[in-house]
Amino acid sequence: MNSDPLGHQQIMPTIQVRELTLRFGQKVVFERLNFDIPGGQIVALLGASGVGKSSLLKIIAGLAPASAGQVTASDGLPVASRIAWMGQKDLLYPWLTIEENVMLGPRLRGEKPDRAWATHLIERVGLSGYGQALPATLSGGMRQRAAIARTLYERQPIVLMDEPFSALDAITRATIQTLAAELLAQHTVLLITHDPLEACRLSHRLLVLSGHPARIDDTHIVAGLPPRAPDDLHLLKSQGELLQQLMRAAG
Ligand SMILES: Nc1ncnc2c1ncn2[C@@H]1O[C@H](COP(=O)(O)OP(=O)(O)OP(=O)(O)O)[C@@H](O)[C@H]1O
Repeated sequence: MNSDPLGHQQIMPTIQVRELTLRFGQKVVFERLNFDIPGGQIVALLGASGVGKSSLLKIIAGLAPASAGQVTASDGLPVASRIAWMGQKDLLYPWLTIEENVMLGPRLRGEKPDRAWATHLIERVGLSGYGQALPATLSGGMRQRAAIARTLYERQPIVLMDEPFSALDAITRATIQTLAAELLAQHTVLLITHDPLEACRLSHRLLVLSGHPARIDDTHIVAGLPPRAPDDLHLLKSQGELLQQLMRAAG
């Protein structure tokens, strides 16, 4: 059960991926993938460029069809309509204030925005006082904080993240990672990243996609719970092993 500070409660669903196959003509991108994204956990998905990570994310989000297989939620409700999305670019509208950007969802849907919820989230991501600022007046790290607030504003149980922090410098990235792990606690999260350190800091479980056709390796376990400190010894060991595996897979 997840309860936000305004008292909304949700049970976080597990996403179940079964026998998922993707083909483009003769090319089999991945074949018979089977894995779970456990309810309330962050799962990191790694793999070489072109192996099929974004395609997998799009299928889970219902934005593209699979050739075979299913994506279902443990509670039997639809997956695609309960997803909040966060990508590499913050995608803030430059002519809208930070507060208006955080409340973009209801604006696009023609619904009444919940200003108290937006104000609460803007405070939580450390942007108090910037609600009326335009994105161009903020740093890249601050804009990503606003993007996190907008993602959380939707109150969706499932969050898909496609390299959300890759454009940030190392120090800003480490700070935002910690914040994201705290704020996304108890959501069901799939995080695509190219960065083994980010994967090991943020995730409960690691999935590595590799090969042609690609298969999932879920044997990497990082001890402890996220967010792990950057100098955590378990993290450093796992990060090294993961990088070795990714380098082997890339040939
Ligand atoms: N619409 C499409 N038609 C044909 N081939 C496609 C299509 N979309 C993706 N592919 C192919 O599927 C494979 C997987 O692409 P995808 O973008 O999912 O990889 P990725 O792992 O996300 O890569 P990156 O890390 O570079 O973003 C690639 O070989 C790509 O060329």
